[in-house]
Amino acid sequence: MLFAQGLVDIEVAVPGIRVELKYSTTDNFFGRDVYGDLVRCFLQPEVAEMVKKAQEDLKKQYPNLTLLIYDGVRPLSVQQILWDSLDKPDSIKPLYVSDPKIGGLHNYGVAVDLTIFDLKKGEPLDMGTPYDYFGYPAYPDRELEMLAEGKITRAQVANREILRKVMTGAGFTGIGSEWWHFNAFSRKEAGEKFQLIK
Ligand SMILES: C[C@@H](N)C(=O)N[C@H](C)C(=O)O
Ligand SMILES: [Zn+2]
Repeated sequence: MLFAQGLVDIEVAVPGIRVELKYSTTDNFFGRDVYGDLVRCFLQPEVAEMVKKAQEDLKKQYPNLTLLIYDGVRPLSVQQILWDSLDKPDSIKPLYVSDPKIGGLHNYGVAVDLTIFDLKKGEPLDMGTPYDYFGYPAYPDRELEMLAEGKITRAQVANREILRKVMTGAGFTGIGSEWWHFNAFSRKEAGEKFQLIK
């Protein structure tokens, strides 16, 4: 169905990349598999090309590292489940989960959640918080403050910087509240170019 809408499977587009689709497991912040048949990561073709560039850049500098994708396209119906499951006041919810009434960039297949996996150690790099940790220690915008308070370490920030460097170098933009989330397009561009995935 996603193929029919023109999206591509990231593991086909980017050989060697790793995928652990968290919402297709119970290992996520609400403890349910909400993806059903969606067990592979799909993205818009232009976005997959950008991820490919980030992966190539990473491999060139660090042959023992690889990108590990946690989420790509996310149907709007699942966005609603995430929104309803997030236990935060409505005023700050959009910092962590895009409002399904508007639609977020994952719902167009142009946002990606990811980390870096160390092939030698057989585990992801330590980024200071787990994926979908919704609080200041995960904020790129508050790293200096979190460092000063001893909530995260310099080594963890250095790991995040490797991720940010390859992703921004490939044309992605990060957000202030989640070290793992990157957008390939603005909301305006996404709305003009792509259909919302229901
Ligand atoms: C829920 C989290 N993984 C995420 O992707 N958040 C952004 C802001 C979103 O829902 O668009
Ligand atoms: Zn995201």
